[in-house]
Amino acid sequence: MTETPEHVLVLNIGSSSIKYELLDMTGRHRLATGLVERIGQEEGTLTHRPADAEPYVRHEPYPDHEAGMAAVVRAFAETGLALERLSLRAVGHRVVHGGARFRDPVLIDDEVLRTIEDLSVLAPLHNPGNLIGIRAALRIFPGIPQVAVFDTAFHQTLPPVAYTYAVPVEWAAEHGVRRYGFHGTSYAYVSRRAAELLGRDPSEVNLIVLHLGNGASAAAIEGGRSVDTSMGLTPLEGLVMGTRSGDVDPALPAHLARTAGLTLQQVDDALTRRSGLLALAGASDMRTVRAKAEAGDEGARLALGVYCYRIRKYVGAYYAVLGRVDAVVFTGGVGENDPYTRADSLSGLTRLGIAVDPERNFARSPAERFISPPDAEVAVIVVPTDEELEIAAQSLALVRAAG
Ligand SMILES: Nc1ncnc2c1ncn2[C@@H]1O[C@H](COP(=O)(O)OP(=O)(O)O)[C@@H](O)[C@H]1O
Ligand SMILES: CC(=O)OP(=O)(O)O
Ligand SMILES: [Mg+2]
Repeated sequence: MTETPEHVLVLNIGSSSIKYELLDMTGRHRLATGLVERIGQEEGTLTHRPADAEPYVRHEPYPDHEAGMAAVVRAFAETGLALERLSLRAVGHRVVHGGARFRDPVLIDDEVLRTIEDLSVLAPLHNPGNLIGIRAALRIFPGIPQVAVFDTAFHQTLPPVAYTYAVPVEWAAEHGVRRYGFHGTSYAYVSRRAAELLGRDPSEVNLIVLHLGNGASAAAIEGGRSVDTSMGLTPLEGLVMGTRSGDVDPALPAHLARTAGLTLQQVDDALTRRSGLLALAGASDMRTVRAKAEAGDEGARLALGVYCYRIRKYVGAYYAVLGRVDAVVFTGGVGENDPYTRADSLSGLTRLGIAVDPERNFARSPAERFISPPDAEVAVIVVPTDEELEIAAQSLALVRAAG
Protein backbone atom coordinates (compact mmCIF):
# COMPACT_ATOMS: atom_id res chain seq x y z
CA MET A 1 0.00 0.00 0.00
CA THR A 2 1.35 3.42 -0.84
CA GLU A 3 0.87 6.07 1.84
CA THR A 4 -0.48 9.51 0.94
CA PRO A 5 2.38 11.97 1.30
CA GLU A 6 1.96 14.60 4.01
CA HIS A 7 3.58 17.85 3.00
CA VAL A 8 4.53 20.59 5.43
CA LEU A 9 6.12 23.89 4.48
CA VAL A 10 8.32 25.35 7.23
CA LEU A 11 9.14 29.05 7.32
CA ASN A 12 11.85 30.67 9.43
CA ILE A 13 11.51 34.34 8.65
CA GLY A 14 13.84 37.12 9.66
CA SER A 15 13.57 40.84 9.16
CA SER A 16 15.17 40.70 5.71
CA SER A 17 15.17 37.01 4.83
CA ILE A 18 12.93 33.97 4.36
CA LYS A 19 14.39 30.51 5.03
CA TYR A 20 12.09 27.68 4.04
CA GLU A 21 11.88 23.93 3.67
CA LEU A 22 9.26 21.69 2.13
CA LEU A 23 9.16 18.31 3.83
CA ASP A 24 7.32 15.12 3.03
CA MET A 25 6.62 13.91 6.55
CA THR A 26 5.55 10.44 5.44
CA GLY A 27 9.11 9.57 4.54
CA ARG A 28 10.59 12.42 6.61
CA HIS A 29 12.55 13.77 3.69
CA ARG A 30 13.13 17.19 2.21
CA LEU A 31 11.69 17.98 -1.18
CA ALA A 32 13.25 21.43 -1.34
CA THR A 33 14.97 24.05 0.78
CA GLY A 34 15.63 27.68 0.07
CA LEU A 35 16.49 31.16 1.11
CA VAL A 36 15.37 34.63 0.02
CA GLU A 37 17.87 37.26 1.09
CA ARG A 38 18.00 41.07 1.18
CA ILE A 39 14.25 41.66 1.16
CA GLY A 40 13.53 45.39 0.93
CA GLN A 41 16.85 46.22 -0.74
CA GLU A 42 17.51 47.20 -4.33
CA GLU A 43 18.38 43.67 -5.36
CA GLY A 44 17.66 40.47 -3.51
CA THR A 45 18.57 36.83 -4.12
CA LEU A 46 16.47 33.71 -4.06
CA THR A 47 18.27 30.37 -3.88
CA HIS A 48 15.92 27.43 -4.22
CA ARG A 49 17.33 23.92 -3.88
CA PRO A 50 15.10 21.07 -5.02
CA ALA A 51 16.22 17.71 -3.60
CA ASP A 52 16.76 16.14 -7.00
CA ALA A 53 17.64 19.00 -9.36
CA GLU A 54 20.11 21.82 -9.81
CA PRO A 55 19.67 24.93 -7.63
CA TYR A 56 17.39 27.64 -9.03
CA VAL A 57 18.83 31.10 -8.40
CA ARG A 58 17.23 34.49 -9.07
CA HIS A 59 18.60 37.99 -8.55
CA GLU A 60 15.76 40.51 -8.46
CA PRO A 61 14.23 43.01 -6.07
CA TYR A 62 11.87 41.72 -3.36
CA PRO A 63 10.33 44.93 -2.02
CA ASP A 64 8.61 43.18 0.90
CA HIS A 65 7.99 39.74 2.44
CA GLU A 66 4.88 39.27 0.34
CA ALA A 67 6.95 39.65 -2.82
CA GLY A 68 9.54 37.28 -1.31
CA MET A 69 6.86 34.66 -0.56
CA ALA A 70 5.37 35.03 -4.04
CA ALA A 71 8.83 34.40 -5.50
CA VAL A 72 9.14 31.25 -3.37
CA VAL A 73 5.83 29.95 -4.72
CA ARG A 74 7.08 30.74 -8.26
CA ALA A 75 10.37 28.94 -7.66
CA PHE A 76 8.47 25.79 -6.63
CA ALA A 77 6.21 26.03 -9.70
CA GLU A 78 9.08 26.60 -12.13
CA THR A 79 10.98 23.62 -10.79
CA GLY A 80 7.95 21.37 -11.22
CA LEU A 81 6.57 21.25 -7.65
CA ALA A 82 3.52 23.52 -7.63
CA LEU A 83 2.66 24.08 -3.97
CA GLU A 84 -1.08 24.36 -4.57
CA ARG A 85 -1.12 20.90 -6.16
CA LEU A 86 0.64 19.37 -3.16
CA SER A 87 -2.26 20.23 -0.82
CA LEU A 88 -0.09 21.20 2.10
CA ARG A 89 -1.18 19.77 5.48
CA ALA A 90 0.29 22.76 7.31
CA VAL A 91 2.60 25.73 7.16
CA GLY A 92 4.83 25.72 10.27
CA HIS A 93 6.34 29.01 11.40
CA ARG A 94 9.30 29.52 13.71
CA VAL A 95 8.30 32.23 16.18
CA VAL A 96 11.08 33.29 18.53
CA HIS A 97 9.27 34.87 21.49
CA GLY A 98 6.08 33.31 22.85
CA GLY A 99 6.33 34.79 26.34
CA ALA A 100 4.78 32.80 29.20
CA ARG A 101 1.64 32.22 27.18
CA PHE A 102 2.66 29.38 24.85
CA ARG A 103 3.87 26.00 26.14
CA ASP A 104 2.97 24.25 22.90
CA PRO A 105 2.55 24.99 19.21
CA VAL A 106 -0.69 26.79 18.31
CA LEU A 107 -2.88 27.31 15.27
CA ILE A 108 -2.49 30.94 14.25
CA ASP A 109 -5.53 33.18 14.53
CA ASP A 110 -5.96 36.94 15.04
CA GLU A 111 -5.52 36.68 18.78
CA VAL A 112 -2.28 34.67 18.48
CA LEU A 113 -1.03 37.24 15.97
CA ARG A 114 -1.75 40.05 18.44
CA THR A 115 0.13 38.26 21.23
CA ILE A 116 3.17 37.70 18.99
CA GLU A 117 2.99 41.38 18.08
CA ASP A 118 2.87 42.43 21.75
CA LEU A 119 6.00 40.32 22.38
CA SER A 120 7.98 42.02 19.58
CA VAL A 121 9.53 44.48 22.04
CA LEU A 122 11.23 41.51 23.72
CA ALA A 123 12.70 40.04 20.53
CA PRO A 124 13.29 42.99 18.21
CA LEU A 125 15.64 41.07 15.90
CA HIS A 126 13.17 38.23 15.46
CA ASN A 127 9.42 38.61 16.17
CA PRO A 128 8.73 41.51 13.77
CA GLY A 129 10.06 39.48 10.81
CA ASN A 130 8.22 36.35 11.99
CA LEU A 131 4.96 38.34 11.98
CA ILE A 132 5.40 39.86 8.53
CA GLY A 133 6.06 36.38 7.17
CA ILE A 134 3.05 34.83 8.88
CA ARG A 135 0.75 37.54 7.49
CA ALA A 136 2.13 37.02 3.99
CA ALA A 137 1.71 33.24 4.29
CA LEU A 138 -1.88 33.66 5.54
CA ARG A 139 -2.70 35.57 2.38
CA ILE A 140 -0.81 33.28 0.01
CA PHE A 141 -2.05 29.97 1.51
CA PRO A 142 -5.63 30.68 2.55
CA GLY A 143 -7.38 27.73 4.17
CA ILE A 144 -4.18 25.87 5.02
CA PRO A 145 -3.55 25.54 8.78
CA GLN A 146 -0.76 27.86 9.90
CA VAL A 147 1.06 26.79 13.05
CA ALA A 148 3.36 28.84 15.28
CA VAL A 149 6.18 26.92 16.97
CA PHE A 150 7.89 28.99 19.65
CA ASP A 151 11.57 29.07 20.64
CA THR A 152 10.46 29.77 24.21
CA ALA A 153 8.04 26.82 24.58
CA PHE A 154 10.56 24.13 25.58
CA HIS A 155 11.80 26.29 28.47
CA GLN A 156 8.40 26.64 30.12
CA THR A 157 9.58 23.89 32.49
CA LEU A 158 12.18 26.19 34.10
CA PRO A 159 11.67 26.27 37.88
CA PRO A 160 10.97 29.65 39.57
CA VAL A 161 14.52 29.80 41.02
CA ALA A 162 15.88 29.73 37.47
CA TYR A 163 13.41 32.09 35.80
CA THR A 164 13.01 34.72 38.52
CA TYR A 165 15.13 37.88 38.42
CA ALA A 166 15.75 39.48 41.84
CA VAL A 167 14.08 42.77 40.84
CA PRO A 168 10.92 44.59 42.04
CA VAL A 169 8.16 41.97 41.92
CA GLU A 170 5.63 44.20 40.17
CA TRP A 171 7.90 44.18 37.11
CA ALA A 172 7.15 40.48 36.69
CA ALA A 173 3.41 40.89 37.25
CA GLU A 174 2.95 44.02 35.14
CA HIS A 175 5.64 43.74 32.48
CA GLY A 176 6.37 40.02 32.15
CA VAL A 177 9.91 40.47 33.48
CA ARG A 178 11.34 36.95 33.93
CA ARG A 179 13.67 34.61 32.09
CA TYR A 180 12.11 32.78 29.11
CA GLY A 181 14.97 31.19 27.16
CA PHE A 182 15.18 30.58 23.40
CA HIS A 183 16.35 28.02 20.78
CA GLY A 184 13.86 25.66 22.42
CA THR A 185 12.91 23.88 19.19
CA SER A 186 16.57 23.06 18.67
CA TYR A 187 16.95 21.85 22.28
CA ALA A 188 13.88 19.62 21.97
CA TYR A 189 15.26 17.96 18.86
CA VAL A 190 18.90 17.73 19.95
CA SER A 191 18.22 16.44 23.46
CA ARG A 192 15.98 13.67 22.11
CA ARG A 193 18.64 12.66 19.57
CA ALA A 194 21.36 12.72 22.25
CA ALA A 195 19.33 10.39 24.49
CA GLU A 196 18.89 8.03 21.54
CA LEU A 197 22.63 8.06 20.86
CA LEU A 198 23.24 7.27 24.53
CA GLY A 199 20.76 4.39 24.20
CA ARG A 200 18.61 5.71 27.06
CA ASP A 201 15.19 7.20 27.54
CA PRO A 202 15.22 11.05 27.59
CA SER A 203 13.72 10.92 31.10
CA GLU A 204 16.90 9.22 32.34
CA VAL A 205 19.56 11.56 31.03
CA ASN A 206 20.98 14.89 32.15
CA LEU A 207 22.51 17.02 29.43
CA ILE A 208 24.30 20.32 28.97
CA VAL A 209 23.47 21.43 25.42
CA LEU A 210 25.38 24.22 23.69
CA HIS A 211 23.52 25.75 20.72
CA LEU A 212 26.19 27.86 19.02
CA GLY A 213 24.92 29.57 15.86
CA ASN A 214 24.57 33.27 15.05
CA GLY A 215 22.61 33.47 18.26
CA ALA A 216 24.12 31.24 20.94
CA SER A 217 22.83 29.77 24.17
CA ALA A 218 23.35 26.95 26.66
CA ALA A 219 20.75 24.80 28.39
CA ALA A 220 20.71 22.43 31.36
CA ILE A 221 18.32 19.58 30.54
CA GLU A 222 17.31 17.22 33.32
CA GLY A 223 15.40 14.10 32.34
CA GLY A 224 14.26 15.67 29.06
CA ARG A 225 13.09 18.94 30.66
CA SER A 226 14.83 22.29 30.46
CA VAL A 227 15.78 23.44 33.98
CA ASP A 228 18.01 26.39 33.10
CA THR A 229 19.17 28.26 30.03
CA SER A 230 21.45 31.20 29.36
CA MET A 231 19.12 33.49 27.39
CA GLY A 232 16.64 35.39 29.53
CA LEU A 233 13.86 37.95 29.09
CA THR A 234 15.27 38.48 25.58
CA PRO A 235 17.77 36.63 23.36
CA LEU A 236 20.51 39.03 24.50
CA GLU A 237 21.54 37.43 27.81
CA GLY A 238 24.17 34.73 28.25
CA LEU A 239 26.84 33.61 25.81
CA VAL A 240 28.84 35.84 23.45
CA MET A 241 27.20 35.79 19.99
CA GLY A 242 27.83 37.04 16.45
CA THR A 243 26.60 40.57 17.12
CA ARG A 244 25.19 40.30 20.68
CA SER A 245 27.15 40.89 23.88
CA GLY A 246 25.57 38.24 26.09
CA ASP A 247 26.04 38.89 29.82
CA VAL A 248 27.18 42.38 30.85
CA ASP A 249 26.92 44.32 34.10
CA PRO A 250 23.30 45.55 34.22
CA ALA A 251 24.66 48.96 35.24
CA LEU A 252 26.17 49.41 31.79
CA PRO A 253 23.30 51.33 30.10
CA ALA A 254 23.04 53.85 32.96
CA HIS A 255 26.82 54.26 33.06
CA LEU A 256 26.99 55.00 29.33
CA ALA A 257 24.02 57.36 29.57
CA ARG A 258 25.82 59.35 32.29
CA THR A 259 29.35 59.28 30.89
CA ALA A 260 28.88 59.13 27.10
CA GLY A 261 25.44 60.71 26.77
CA LEU A 262 24.10 57.66 24.94
CA THR A 263 20.35 57.05 24.90
CA LEU A 264 18.91 53.74 26.08
CA GLN A 265 17.99 52.99 22.48
CA GLN A 266 21.58 53.54 21.35
CA VAL A 267 22.98 51.24 24.04
CA ASP A 268 20.37 48.58 23.33
CA ASP A 269 21.11 48.76 19.64
CA ALA A 270 24.87 48.48 20.24
CA LEU A 271 24.51 45.49 22.60
CA THR A 272 22.19 43.72 20.15
CA ARG A 273 23.65 44.57 16.74
CA ARG A 274 27.22 45.82 17.21
CA SER A 275 28.66 43.72 20.04
CA GLY A 276 29.79 40.11 20.42
CA LEU A 277 32.35 38.76 17.92
CA LEU A 278 31.63 41.71 15.61
CA ALA A 279 32.74 44.23 18.25
CA LEU A 280 35.88 42.42 19.34
CA ALA A 281 37.01 40.87 16.05
CA GLY A 282 35.42 43.09 13.40
CA ALA A 283 33.39 40.16 12.00
CA SER A 284 30.34 38.29 13.27
CA ASP A 285 30.88 35.11 11.26
CA MET A 286 32.98 32.53 13.14
CA ARG A 287 34.80 31.40 9.99
CA THR A 288 36.02 34.94 9.35
CA VAL A 289 37.00 35.40 12.99
CA ARG A 290 39.03 32.15 12.92
CA ALA A 291 40.74 33.19 9.68
CA LYS A 292 41.66 36.57 11.20
CA ALA A 293 42.99 34.94 14.37
CA GLU A 294 45.12 32.55 12.30
CA ALA A 295 46.52 35.54 10.42
CA GLY A 296 47.64 36.99 13.76
CA ASP A 297 44.84 39.48 14.48
CA GLU A 298 44.97 40.17 18.25
CA GLY A 299 41.37 41.36 18.46
CA ALA A 300 40.14 38.14 16.84
CA ARG A 301 42.25 36.05 19.23
CA LEU A 302 40.82 37.85 22.24
CA ALA A 303 37.30 37.49 20.82
CA LEU A 304 37.73 33.71 20.55
CA GLY A 305 39.13 33.57 24.06
CA VAL A 306 36.20 35.50 25.49
CA TYR A 307 33.71 33.42 23.47
CA CYS A 308 35.04 30.06 24.73
CA TYR A 309 35.67 31.24 28.30
CA ARG A 310 32.01 32.30 28.58
CA ILE A 311 30.88 28.87 27.35
CA ARG A 312 33.15 27.13 29.90
CA LYS A 313 31.67 29.20 32.74
CA TYR A 314 28.16 28.11 31.78
CA VAL A 315 29.22 24.46 31.50
CA GLY A 316 30.58 24.67 35.06
CA ALA A 317 27.43 26.40 36.30
CA TYR A 318 25.11 23.86 34.69
CA TYR A 319 27.18 20.98 36.04
CA ALA A 320 26.44 22.42 39.48
CA VAL A 321 22.75 22.85 38.59
CA LEU A 322 22.38 19.25 37.38
CA GLY A 323 24.64 17.48 39.89
CA ARG A 324 25.18 14.63 37.44
CA VAL A 325 25.86 15.12 33.74
CA ASP A 326 25.63 12.30 31.19
CA ALA A 327 26.65 14.32 28.15
CA VAL A 328 27.70 17.71 26.85
CA VAL A 329 26.17 18.24 23.41
CA PHE A 330 27.30 20.69 20.72
CA THR A 331 24.97 21.97 18.00
CA GLY A 332 24.39 25.01 15.73
CA GLY A 333 26.69 26.18 12.91
CA VAL A 334 29.66 26.76 15.22
CA GLY A 335 29.00 23.83 17.57
CA GLU A 336 28.66 21.40 14.65
CA ASN A 337 31.58 22.62 12.56
CA ASP A 338 34.24 24.25 14.70
CA PRO A 339 36.48 21.77 16.53
CA TYR A 340 38.61 24.61 18.00
CA THR A 341 35.63 26.12 19.80
CA ARG A 342 34.63 22.69 21.13
CA ALA A 343 38.15 21.92 22.40
CA ASP A 344 38.80 25.35 23.93
CA SER A 345 35.47 25.69 25.67
CA LEU A 346 35.79 22.28 27.38
CA SER A 347 39.51 22.55 28.22
CA GLY A 348 40.56 22.07 31.84
CA LEU A 349 37.40 20.19 32.82
CA THR A 350 38.89 16.69 33.22
CA ARG A 351 38.25 16.81 36.98
CA LEU A 352 34.55 16.99 36.07
CA GLY A 353 34.94 13.95 33.81
CA ILE A 354 34.63 16.13 30.70
CA ALA A 355 37.23 15.75 27.96
CA VAL A 356 37.47 15.94 24.19
CA ASP A 357 39.42 13.35 22.17
CA PRO A 358 41.54 15.37 19.69
CA GLU A 359 41.36 12.84 16.88
CA ARG A 360 37.60 12.37 17.12
CA ASN A 361 37.05 16.09 17.55
CA PHE A 362 39.02 17.06 14.46
CA ALA A 363 37.69 14.28 12.20
CA ARG A 364 35.59 16.12 9.61
CA SER A 365 32.06 14.77 9.50
CA PRO A 366 28.58 16.20 9.11
CA ALA A 367 27.12 13.29 11.12
CA GLU A 368 26.04 12.84 14.73
CA ARG A 369 29.09 11.60 16.63
CA PHE A 370 30.84 11.14 19.97
CA ILE A 371 34.00 13.22 20.40
CA SER A 372 34.89 12.24 23.98
CA PRO A 373 37.52 9.54 24.66
CA PRO A 374 35.99 6.03 24.64
CA ASP A 375 36.17 5.60 28.43
CA ALA A 376 35.00 9.12 29.33
CA GLU A 377 32.78 9.61 32.36
CA VAL A 378 30.77 12.30 30.54
CA ALA A 379 30.06 11.82 26.83
CA VAL A 380 30.71 14.76 24.52
CA ILE A 381 28.50 14.56 21.44
CA VAL A 382 28.00 16.60 18.26
CA VAL A 383 24.38 16.55 17.09
CA PRO A 384 23.49 18.62 13.99
CA THR A 385 20.28 20.42 14.85
CA ASP A 386 17.19 20.22 12.66
CA GLU A 387 14.80 22.93 13.77
CA GLU A 388 12.85 22.67 10.51
CA LEU A 389 12.12 18.96 10.90
CA GLU A 390 11.10 19.55 14.53
CA ILE A 391 8.80 22.44 13.50
CA ALA A 392 7.27 20.30 10.75
CA ALA A 393 6.71 17.36 13.13
CA GLN A 394 5.16 19.56 15.83
CA SER A 395 2.97 21.37 13.27
CA LEU A 396 1.72 18.13 11.74
CA ALA A 397 1.01 16.62 15.17
CA LEU A 398 -1.09 19.65 16.08
CA VAL A 399 -3.03 19.63 12.80
CA ARG A 400 -3.71 15.88 13.15
CA ALA A 401 -4.88 16.32 16.74
CA ALA A 402 -7.15 19.19 15.67
CA GLY A 403 -8.75 16.75 13.20
N1 LIG B 1 33.20 25.17 9.26
C1 LIG B 1 32.89 26.10 10.15
N2 LIG B 1 33.81 26.50 11.07
C2 LIG B 1 33.50 27.44 11.97
N3 LIG B 1 32.30 28.07 12.05
C3 LIG B 1 31.37 27.72 11.15
C4 LIG B 1 31.60 26.74 10.16
N4 LIG B 1 30.48 26.62 9.41
C5 LIG B 1 29.58 27.51 9.91
N5 LIG B 1 30.11 28.17 10.96
C6 LIG B 1 29.52 29.27 11.75
O1 LIG B 1 28.20 29.02 12.18
C7 LIG B 1 27.57 30.29 12.38
C8 LIG B 1 26.15 30.24 11.83
O2 LIG B 1 25.46 29.25 12.50
P1 LIG B 1 23.96 28.86 12.10
O3 LIG B 1 23.49 27.88 13.12
O4 LIG B 1 23.93 28.44 10.68
O5 LIG B 1 23.26 30.27 12.25
P2 LIG B 1 21.78 30.74 12.46
O6 LIG B 1 21.70 31.08 13.91
O7 LIG B 1 21.63 31.92 11.56
O8 LIG B 1 20.90 29.56 12.09
C9 LIG B 1 28.43 31.34 11.72
O9 LIG B 1 29.15 32.05 12.71
C10 LIG B 1 29.38 30.49 10.89
O10 LIG B 1 30.62 31.10 10.72
C1 LIG C 1 16.73 33.29 19.50
C2 LIG C 1 17.91 33.45 18.61
O1 LIG C 1 18.92 33.97 19.03
O2 LIG C 1 17.80 32.95 17.36
P1 LIG C 1 18.95 32.98 16.24
O3 LIG C 1 20.07 32.14 16.77
O4 LIG C 1 18.27 32.37 15.05
O5 LIG C 1 19.33 34.42 16.06
MG1 LIG D 1 19.80 28.66 13.52
